[in-house]
Amino acid sequence: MTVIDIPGSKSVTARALFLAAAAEGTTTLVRPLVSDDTEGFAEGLTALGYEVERGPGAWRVQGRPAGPAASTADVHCRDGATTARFLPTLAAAGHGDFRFDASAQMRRRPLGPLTAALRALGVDLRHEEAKGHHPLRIAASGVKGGRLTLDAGQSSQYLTALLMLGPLTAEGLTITVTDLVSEPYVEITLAMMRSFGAQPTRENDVFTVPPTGYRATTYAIEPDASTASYFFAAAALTGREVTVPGLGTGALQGDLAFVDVLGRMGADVAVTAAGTTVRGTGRLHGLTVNMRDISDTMPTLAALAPFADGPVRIEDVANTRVKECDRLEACAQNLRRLGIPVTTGHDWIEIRPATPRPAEIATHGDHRIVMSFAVTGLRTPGIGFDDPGCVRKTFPAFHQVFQDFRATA
Ligand SMILES: O=C(O)C1=C[C@@H](OP(=O)(O)O)[C@@H](O)[C@H](O)C1
Ligand SMILES: C=C(OP(=O)(O)O)C(=O)O
Repeated sequence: MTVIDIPGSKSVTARALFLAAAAEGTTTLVRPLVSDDTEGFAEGLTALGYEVERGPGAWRVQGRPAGPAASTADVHCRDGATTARFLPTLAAAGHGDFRFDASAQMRRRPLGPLTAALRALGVDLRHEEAKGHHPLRIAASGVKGGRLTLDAGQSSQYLTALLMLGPLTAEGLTITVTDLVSEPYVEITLAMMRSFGAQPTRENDVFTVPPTGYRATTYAIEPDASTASYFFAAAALTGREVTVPGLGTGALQGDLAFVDVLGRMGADVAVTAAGTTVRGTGRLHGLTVNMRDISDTMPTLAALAPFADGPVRIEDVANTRVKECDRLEACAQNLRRLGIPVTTGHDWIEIRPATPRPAEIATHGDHRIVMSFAVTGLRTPGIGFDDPGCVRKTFPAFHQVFQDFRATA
C-alpha cells in the first residue's frame, strides 16, 4: 500500500482566502495549497492592502470587513480563474479604484456573465479590452444587493463569486440560476461560507444570502481531490494500492467522485472517514460517463482510457473547452499523437482502446494535461511534455512526487 500526501485543495484555499479577507478578525488557514494559483491569490490580496502572512504550513489573514485597505491597486491574477473571478468581486464590495489583469491564458477565458451581474448590482466596472474578459477596472463604492438572474452554464465560479459577495452587501442577495455546471463546487462554497459565519440558503435554483458579514476562524484545508485523481488512476492502471489520507467521507470536494468512475471500471474503492483507497484489480472496463459535475477529472480519465477493454465515452463536458486550454481538443490531439482512435463532439469525447506509442504531449500550458498524461506514461515509455513546468499552477512538486511514487512500485 502506498500512502500519498496530496497538497491542499486549490478551490478550498482560494475560497478560504476570500472569506478570511472579508471576515471580522484574524483567520488561520492550516495546510493551504502553496502553488502559483494560491500564491497569486494571496499576492492579489496583498496588493489590495490586506495583511497576509504566509508561514510554513499555515497562512494568517487579517480580515477587513470594510474591504481593501488600498484606495488604488493594480492586481495581476496570473493563470488562476478563481483569482480572476473572486478577487474583483471582493474588491467591488469595498471602496477604491482597482485594476485587474491576468496572464494571456486567463485573458482568453470568459467572465462576462459575472461582470454583467456585478454591473446589474450597480458596480462601476469596465472591460479595458475585450468585452467579458480581463483586463478590467472597477471604481468600487460598496454593493447594495438585491435580486439577480445568472447563467452559470459556462462556469460555476460566477455563482461562487456572487454568493461569497452576498454577506458583504447592504441588503443581501437573491440569485436565481438558469443553468449551472460543476455544481458540487457551489456546495463547497455554501459549506465554507457557513464555516465563516454566513447563512446562505438554497431552494432549487434560488440562492438567498443575508447580509451577515463573515467571522474569522481557524480553517483546515483538505487535500485536493482533483490532484488525487492522478494517483487513484495510477493505482487502477498498475494494479497498485494507493491511499490518500484526509480525503474521505467528510470531504467537501465533488471531484472525489472520480473514484466512483474507477470503481465502475473495475477498481476496488474504499472511502472511509479517514481517507480514500483505490486498488487496481487488473480489470479496466470501458464505460459511458457524464462528467458535468467533475470535469477537472475528464483529462485524467481520457489519459487512462486507451487501456480500458472497451470504448470510454465522456459526456456533458462542453465547459472544459474554456479552461486553461480547450481540454476536449487537447485530449483528442494528444491521444491521436499516441496513436489512439478518438472522436469528439461539442460536449463529448470517445476514446477507443489501443496501445499508445511514444510521443511528445502538447501541454497548451495546462497543468492537468501534464499530470493526466503522466499516468499514461506509467505504461508507455517515451512520453515527454513540451512544458512540464506548467504543473506549478496547482502542484509544483508533481514530477518529484510522481517519480517517487513510480520508484516505490
Ligand atoms: O470554484 C472552483 O474552485 C472551481 C470550479 C470549477 O470551474 P467551473 O465552474 O468553471 O467548471 C473547476 O473546474 C475549477 O478548477 C475550480
Ligand atoms: C479549471 C481549472 O482551474 P481554474 O478554473 O480555477 O483556473 C483547473 O484547475 O482544472
